[in-house]
Amino acid sequence: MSDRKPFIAGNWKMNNTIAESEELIQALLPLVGAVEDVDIVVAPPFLALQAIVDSARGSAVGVYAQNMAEKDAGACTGEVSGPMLAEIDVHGVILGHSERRQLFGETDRLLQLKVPKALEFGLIPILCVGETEEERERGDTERKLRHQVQEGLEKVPLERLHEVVVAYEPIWAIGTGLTATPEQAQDAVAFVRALVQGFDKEAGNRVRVLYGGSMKAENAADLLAQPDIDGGLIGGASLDAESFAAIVEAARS
Ligand SMILES: O=C(CO)COP(=O)(O)O
Repeated sequence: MSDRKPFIAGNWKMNNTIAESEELIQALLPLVGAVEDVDIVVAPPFLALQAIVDSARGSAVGVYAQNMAEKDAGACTGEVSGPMLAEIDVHGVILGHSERRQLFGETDRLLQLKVPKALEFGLIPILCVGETEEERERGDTERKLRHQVQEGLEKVPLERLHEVVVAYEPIWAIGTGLTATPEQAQDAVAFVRALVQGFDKEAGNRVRVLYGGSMKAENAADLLAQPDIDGGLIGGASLDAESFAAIVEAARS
């Protein structure tokens, strides 16, 4: 049993209007009550962030954005910056999700700027990494993870490295109903931790590494029982308050 605090995050992706987001948080808050032994996070779409920050204020639920620009301000049509998120009391930000990488061309080079930028504005970054099905079949999983983790964390000040959260999300498991086996997930997550230890041993011991990809109430306990898996980044199952609360509960035991 590690002394790292479990971390369960719901990525709502491009789901929920402001009204629907409000409904979801109001359903979730009483279910998770005053849980203190798990960090619980939801990441609503940008437009609902302010409303959900206000609704969740004083509760056990932290509110994260799903993306953030690498610059503070400027001619970047359609982007949202760190100072804008910090101003409305957002607590953190998901960075480099595979959908951002695949659909919007985000690169490791860009993430190298975004991760320390989030920390600069007091936002906890969740850096997402993970291989495609082809890469796994070719035996390239570790090479891909090494590249993503080393580039993504390269410019983080060593004394702040332990604050970063890393999410291992194999792309073939996202939204497919296919989950990595607990052993596959443990192996990859342990490899990610070793990479962080390569920067700084102590930070690698402290950093939370999550698993994401079709995690749900039914498979959460087996995944979370693995020694290096400190939590989950949950898509589909986070859109249902009871399913998400059940995963939080699984992280407590
Ligand atoms: O991408 C994910 C979380 O960021 C995982 O999504 P699913 O849980 O829907 O597979």
